[in-house]
Amino acid sequence: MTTLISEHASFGGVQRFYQHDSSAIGLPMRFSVYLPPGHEGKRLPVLFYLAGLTCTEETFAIKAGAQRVAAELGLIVVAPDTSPRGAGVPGESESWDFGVGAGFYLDATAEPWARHYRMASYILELRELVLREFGADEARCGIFGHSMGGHGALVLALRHPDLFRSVSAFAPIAAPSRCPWGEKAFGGYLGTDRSSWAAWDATELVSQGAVRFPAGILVDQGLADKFLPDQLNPHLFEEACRVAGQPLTLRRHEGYDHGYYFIASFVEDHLRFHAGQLG
Ligand SMILES: N[C@@H](CCC(=O)N[C@@H](CSC=O)C(=O)NCC(=O)O)C(=O)O
Repeated sequence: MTTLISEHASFGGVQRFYQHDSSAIGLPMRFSVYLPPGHEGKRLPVLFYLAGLTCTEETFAIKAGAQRVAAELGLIVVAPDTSPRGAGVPGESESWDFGVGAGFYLDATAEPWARHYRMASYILELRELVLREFGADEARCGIFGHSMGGHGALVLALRHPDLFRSVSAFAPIAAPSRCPWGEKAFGGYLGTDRSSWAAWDATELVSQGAVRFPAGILVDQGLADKFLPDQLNPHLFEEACRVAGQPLTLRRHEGYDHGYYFIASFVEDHLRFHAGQLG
């Protein structure tokens, strides 16, 4: 059952927060959904936004300021939580970059994470729920996100180009197999055999060669982002796209940091990018 927690009128539409029992996660999960004005009875395009480390289903709705443009463009925008909550895995709340708030949008295979930490399957389950319960258009789903979630969006789109027709990211952790955040997460969730990591690494997926998004991928990156030098590595994703022939627009912005002031500055561009591709 999908239970409405709260709703707030916004730019002629409504910002809602829900809880439901997830079969992929095996626990209750929360998500937010923005429904633009006039959504009733229409098959509208839908965008899934995946947030970063320490965030929740509320972060994007509160901080990004996307509702005005989503209302104008007639876009449904859905944002899930960033991990299971209440899984009871020992140590899951001990660090901010692994465990609670840090599910990395993959399906864990290593114990003790494999039972509940299945965020990739969860996003696909949530997509089905949104198509069913909010009447979104199955053929017009896009995905974007920030940092951990920017990478999650890239990976989910690259793994399922049949399900997500457009993809973009803000400051994604672009090559997680080659940075401390990713090595910690992949080592914990997938185990120490690095050969299993490539299937969850956007740069590795692009390097396999198939052009999955011929109309292009959009990435924005702030140049004053404190995580850029050690964690994000957009140049590795850029090079993989160049070699594979995958069209990419990577915009580098002087002075912008990693936070939501950066995201709010460019979120309109991302919504228009997706609306243009989804039609
Ligand atoms: N606690 C950390 C900072 C955590 C942080 O910056 N989280 C980012 C995402 S980082 C990659 O996924 C975020 O979006 N935070 C929410 C916000 O409102 O900015 C530290 O101490 O550095």
